[in-house]
Amino acid sequence: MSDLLKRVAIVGSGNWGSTIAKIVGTNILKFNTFENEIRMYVYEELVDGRKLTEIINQEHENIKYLPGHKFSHNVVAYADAVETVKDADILLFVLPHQFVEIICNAIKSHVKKTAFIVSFSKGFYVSQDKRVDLLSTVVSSLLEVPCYVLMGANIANEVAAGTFCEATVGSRNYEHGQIVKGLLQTDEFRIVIKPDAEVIEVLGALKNIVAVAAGFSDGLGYGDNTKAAVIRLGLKEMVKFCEEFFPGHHPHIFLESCGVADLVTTCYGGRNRKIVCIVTLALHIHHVITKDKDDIAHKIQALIPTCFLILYYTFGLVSIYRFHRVGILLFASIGIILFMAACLFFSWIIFLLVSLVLDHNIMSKMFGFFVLFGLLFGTFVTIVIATLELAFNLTKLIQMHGYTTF
Ligand SMILES: NC(=O)c1ccc[n+]([C@@H]2O[C@H](COP(=O)([O-])OP(=O)(O)OC[C@H]3O[C@@H](n4cnc5c(N)ncnc54)[C@H](O)[C@@H]3O)[C@@H](O)[C@H]2O)c1
Ligand SMILES: O=P(O)(O)OC[C@H](O)CO
Repeated sequence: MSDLLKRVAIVGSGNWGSTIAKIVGTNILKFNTFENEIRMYVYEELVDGRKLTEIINQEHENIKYLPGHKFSHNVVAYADAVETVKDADILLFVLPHQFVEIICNAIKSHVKKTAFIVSFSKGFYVSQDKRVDLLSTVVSSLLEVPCYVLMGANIANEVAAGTFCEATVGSRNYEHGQIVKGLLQTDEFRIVIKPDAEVIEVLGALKNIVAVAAGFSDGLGYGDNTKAAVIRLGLKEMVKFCEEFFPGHHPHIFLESCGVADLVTTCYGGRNRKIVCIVTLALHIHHVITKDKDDIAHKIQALIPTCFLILYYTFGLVSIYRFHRVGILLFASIGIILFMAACLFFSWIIFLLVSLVLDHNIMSKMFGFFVLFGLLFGTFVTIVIATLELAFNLTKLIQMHGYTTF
């Protein structure tokens, strides 16, 4: 390893961490100022009886947290956090907020004094005595190096699929900001650097609270108008919070990807909203079952749409991770079988009706039969081809958008 080349490490390898590894892994090969190898800390777990680090290093894919996307070969998984970060100049922290402090304590004395960190985690640090702090503050005070942030409307599966989106980097250090931008920006993932780092981070945490309200609204079956009101009021509260606790920021920061855009995407496609929505639906079922004990017909009527919604959202959640391929296959197969059954049924009805109409004599019967058979066969084949195409398109769509399609 050359002493002149800078080394990048990624700490965290969930849905977002793996997406960042995919982007940075490819981007870094364009520069001659960085070591090509990127170490990625992977919390070790067994997947189908194999270690996740081994799977990633052999198959170049995180089949649990980002299935269907390959890393470039320079991304190397490490189960040891200290091994991952030692010698690194730039550390990309993509951990769920609850593990940030533990990992910082573990790597504390192994981080280079000249290194800097970028935190991608959305959430607050809450100490045991219930003190709330910014994660970046905790990271930089524990590791004694600067910590910047990257937030934005970035549902990981979409970013990994390469659909267009933007992100906001919060940094008051021009040189470091440009390095981060260089490592992360692609034609489809546009990075904007802004100095209001604290507010940028706070917005990434607060939007999750609004997403919970959006989940209640969806679970109660309210429409898009209600959700728009939730988003508007939520944004107002977020602005108020920032004005109260972090005065002096530029008001336009709320119009960046980390502000209104992240709020919208989270309230429509985010996991927090989805989980709250399922819980609200479950509460609704409980409410219907326990009220009007004798009115069975009304209960069934009230529960049918709820059950469908639960199936819909649960399928969406299940399809986030490694089950998504099975889910897609199942979904497409059910669709095809249902379409085929419906086609056969309607063909049979039409055949019966037309046979009755054509029943004049044996010749016209035979002629009619062949015409009818030809028509039915043509219709049937067309419908099957159209259905298969639909199923394949759906599969492609789900693979591209992951769970966000739901
Ligand atoms: N997923 C997204 O779309 C997305 C987008 C933007 C930001 N974020 C933020 O990024 C952060 C990471 O989220 P994610 O979606 O990558 O996570 P995830 O929910 O997909 O994965 C959880 C990760 O935590 C690891 N883990 C489990 N137990 C652990 C432990 N004891 N110690 C250390 N690690 C452990 C798992 O191995 C896995 O890598 C969060 O703060 C999230 O808000 C997520
Ligand atoms: O799935 P969520 O709710 O954690 O949201 C994901 C990202 O933060 C959206 O930008």
